[in-house]
Amino acid sequence: MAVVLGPNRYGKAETRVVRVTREGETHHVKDCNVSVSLSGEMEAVHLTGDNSAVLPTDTQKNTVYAFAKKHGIGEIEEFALLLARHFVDSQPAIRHARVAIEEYAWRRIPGGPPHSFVRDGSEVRTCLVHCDADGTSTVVSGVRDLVVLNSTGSEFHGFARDEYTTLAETTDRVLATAVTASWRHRGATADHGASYAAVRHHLLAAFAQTHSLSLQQTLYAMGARVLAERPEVCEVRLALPNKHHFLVDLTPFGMDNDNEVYYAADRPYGLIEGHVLDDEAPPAAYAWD
Ligand SMILES: O=c1[nH]c(=O)c2[nH]c(=O)[nH]c2[nH]1
Repeated sequence: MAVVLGPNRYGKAETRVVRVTREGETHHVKDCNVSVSLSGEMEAVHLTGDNSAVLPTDTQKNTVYAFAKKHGIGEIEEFALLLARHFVDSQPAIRHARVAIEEYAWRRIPGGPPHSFVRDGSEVRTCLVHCDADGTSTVVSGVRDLVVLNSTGSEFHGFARDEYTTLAETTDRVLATAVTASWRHRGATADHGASYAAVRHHLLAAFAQTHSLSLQQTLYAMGARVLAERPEVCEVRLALPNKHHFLVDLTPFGMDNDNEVYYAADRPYGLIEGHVLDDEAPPAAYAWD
């Protein structure tokens, strides 16, 4: 038996790039997950460890970010073609490039400023009820994975420091989170459909309209807005993961990055949790989770 190298490919999978384009106050967001696979003359690297034909996967990732800055991200097919053509045309050993892109769709938050977005289709509506033999019932309504983003209007500075603090202060960052919220009804709510729609609206509006100095401040504003606007609700509990968007350093490629190209990290993430409640409401009789 002779052992031979069969089909193979390699590349950087799932480069999460967010490209913000600013037209004055109006921002446009392209949020993509880009996976590159290259193949060609790769016998040597597998058989002898000779890396001379191998364009590092790290370079492939950098190319995604640099091209996002240089060309913007229009239709994903065009961006994918641009990248794939670049790899085969610039590297003699690369004979084939495969580029797959997933795009996450964002819609503007109705009534919000033109830099506030909600992601299409990811949210889940929830409820939890308890009924007692004495006839009482409690209803908690909620939403999970309501993903929102402000491409400006968020700052974070003045925080405590110690010898392990390296975080830079910022007066302009992307603020994004996947809202998990649940809210306790004060009594019997007449129309749960209308109540849900209204609470969801106020959560979104408060996220969009709060100029944020921290996600904690935004959390409180969201809960307080629901309580102010919806008398049927007496307590709101929120869990807001801080979906960090890090500015990509493009200076090695001679490019600046004026809040245009971000790396959307998935973990670790800050997790900001809190309850906002009417202090005269009866205490919750049951655990919520
Ligand atoms: O809004 C924020 N709150 C924090 O507590 C925190 N911590 C951090 O590193 N970044 C942020 N952002």
